Amino acid sequence: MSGLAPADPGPDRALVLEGIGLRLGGRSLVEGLDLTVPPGEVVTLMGPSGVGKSSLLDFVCGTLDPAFEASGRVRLAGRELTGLPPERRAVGILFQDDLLFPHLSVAENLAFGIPPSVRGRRRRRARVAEALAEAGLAGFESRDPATLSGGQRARVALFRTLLAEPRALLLDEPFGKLDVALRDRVRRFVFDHARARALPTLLVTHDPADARAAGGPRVELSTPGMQQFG
Ligand SMILES: Nc1ncnc2c1ncn2[C@@H]1O[C@H](COP(=O)(O)OP(=O)(O)OP(=O)(O)O)[C@@H](O)[C@H]1O
Repeated sequence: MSGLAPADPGPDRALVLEGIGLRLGGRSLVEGLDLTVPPGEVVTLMGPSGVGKSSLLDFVCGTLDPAFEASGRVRLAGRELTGLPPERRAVGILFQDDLLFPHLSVAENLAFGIPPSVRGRRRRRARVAEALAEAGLAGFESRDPATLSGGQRARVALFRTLLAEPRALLLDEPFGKLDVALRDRVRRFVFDHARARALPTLLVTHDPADARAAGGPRVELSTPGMQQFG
């Protein structure tokens, strides 16, 4: 795992959404959305509640509820994702609820992110140790997640996602439950790591301060046909 020096973004590592449409029960939520998220850039997706932001992230991950009718294509690093099962997409996601396993230790939670292709107990433990160090959590390996602060939990959740070696990162209001001071530190931490790995990153948030901190373009989802870019 690298430090925080920016990784080489490479020529074609963008996340590309083309002509995305989402319909639910005959109602059009998203229509004709085209969006390119360059490597190492955090694009913010905003818009009123219920407009379809989380559903769009689900579509990119391959976890959209089958109640939706979806159209359009998703490509990542030149590879077509549409139709692939979630585990083959190399897309990592973080939610407002960090979804750490309460019955597993911090180290076990992190190890859960490591792909099965990394074999051998020693190599897997080394990955966990690197992640703990990078997350500033060395010495916390045996801790129960319930004993961690909100910021520490957020860092474990980020590194569990990064250990899976995603090629893109989706953030669904991951800072929503953190208090204001902590929120600022955690989001900087998350954005810095996303940039350092040159991950195309798509952030859903209601908080304009998140969008400012993300620094990238902002996309406003509104009623179909009225998506605006700013
Ligand atoms: N599994 C589902 N089955 C039926 N309807 C759903 C399902 N998931 C979401 N919806 C509906 O789809 C619409 C879009 O939901 P979504 O969560 O994508 O909106 P959002 O823009 O992320 O909202 P918020 O900002 O409140 O999180 C909403 O009307 C929601 O009620």
